[in-house]
Amino acid sequence: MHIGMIGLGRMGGNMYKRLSEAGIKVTGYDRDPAVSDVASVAELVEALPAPRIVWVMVPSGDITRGTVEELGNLLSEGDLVIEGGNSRFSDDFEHAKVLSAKGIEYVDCGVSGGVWGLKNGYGLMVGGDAKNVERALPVFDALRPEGPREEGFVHVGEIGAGHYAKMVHNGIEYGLMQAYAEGYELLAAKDIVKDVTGSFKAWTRGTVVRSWLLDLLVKGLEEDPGFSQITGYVNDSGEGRWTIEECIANAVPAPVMTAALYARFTSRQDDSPAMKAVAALRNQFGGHAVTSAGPTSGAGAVK
Ligand SMILES: NC(=O)c1ccc[n+]([C@@H]2O[C@H](COP(=O)([O-])OP(=O)(O)OC[C@H]3O[C@@H](n4cnc5c(N)ncnc54)[C@H](O)[C@@H]3O)[C@@H](O)[C@H]2O)c1
Ligand SMILES: O=C(O)[C@H](O)[C@@H](O)[C@H](O)[C@H](O)COP(=O)(O)O
Repeated sequence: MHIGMIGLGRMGGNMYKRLSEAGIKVTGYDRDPAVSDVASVAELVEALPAPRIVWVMVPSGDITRGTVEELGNLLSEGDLVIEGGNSRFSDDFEHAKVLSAKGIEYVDCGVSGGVWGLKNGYGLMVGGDAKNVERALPVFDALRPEGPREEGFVHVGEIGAGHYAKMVHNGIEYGLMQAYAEGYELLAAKDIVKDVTGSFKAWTRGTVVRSWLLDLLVKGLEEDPGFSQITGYVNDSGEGRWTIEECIANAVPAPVMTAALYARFTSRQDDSPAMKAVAALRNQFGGHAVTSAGPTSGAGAVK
């Protein structure tokens, strides 16, 4: 088998290696010529045997959209595009529409595993027609973790369903991470607790809360005790927001995932305008003290 890979960054680059190690020939294109086998998407398409399979692994949104459109102009009827980035599931409907106008097939694939996927394999969640999923099965088998297929791969449903499952996976990821993080802060705040890292490490075996995220938290604490080298500013790439949008659209109550998303927004504020308003209101109705924003800030509460 010989496929194309567009986007050879942290994910696509490692997937290229894992596929190659499994005996699947890969021709790669990246806008960075230093890591590319070919100079353009057109050259990539030329290099592949028909009917072609091209895996897209570039940043989601406009870049993925542009890449799919370019492929739509270059590929032929019967070729297959697999889109593996963290795209919003609704983008898949547009990608499929653009390609199907030319008779090009489309499968969406949610991919989990990050930079560890090269070694551990990737969790794969796929949406699309069964015939296309079947056709790409050797690729999915090479990328997924070793072991039973159903423990690292799922054909979730129609086009968009793969990315929908990945979106929900990431919403859960937000909630799990937030729970570990709040437990960390509480342990670190208590004077009688002398070994915070050791407590987390002890939980990695036997306990109800053991998990890979917990293992990674211990790794992070051992590398940087007390997280002294980083700030608590946390970005988000969209999956958490889309999860909450879908919860609202389907009237699914999701207080944990929502709070975890909002905690990230809070992490980006030096001072909260909302909490300033709360402090000001307490002061207005009850004469309660507020803390000055001026040079004396922090020391004394002013009326
Ligand atoms: N990093 C993760 O843990 C992770 C996990 C699952 C899915 N994803 C998704 O996989 C995709 C790739 O993520 P990544 O972490 O590898 O990002 P990355 O930034 O490491 O790599 C992206 C690569 O795409 C290339 N690129 C950008 N625009 C291009 C274009 N127009 N044509 C060709 N190449 C182009 C860049 O040069 C870069 O090498 C994203 O959609 C991301 O959301 C990431
Ligand atoms: O399952 C995974 O491998 C991760 O979820 C992966 O997809 C990535 O690290 C997230 O995109 C980060 O998402 P945020 O930037 O929203 O935290």
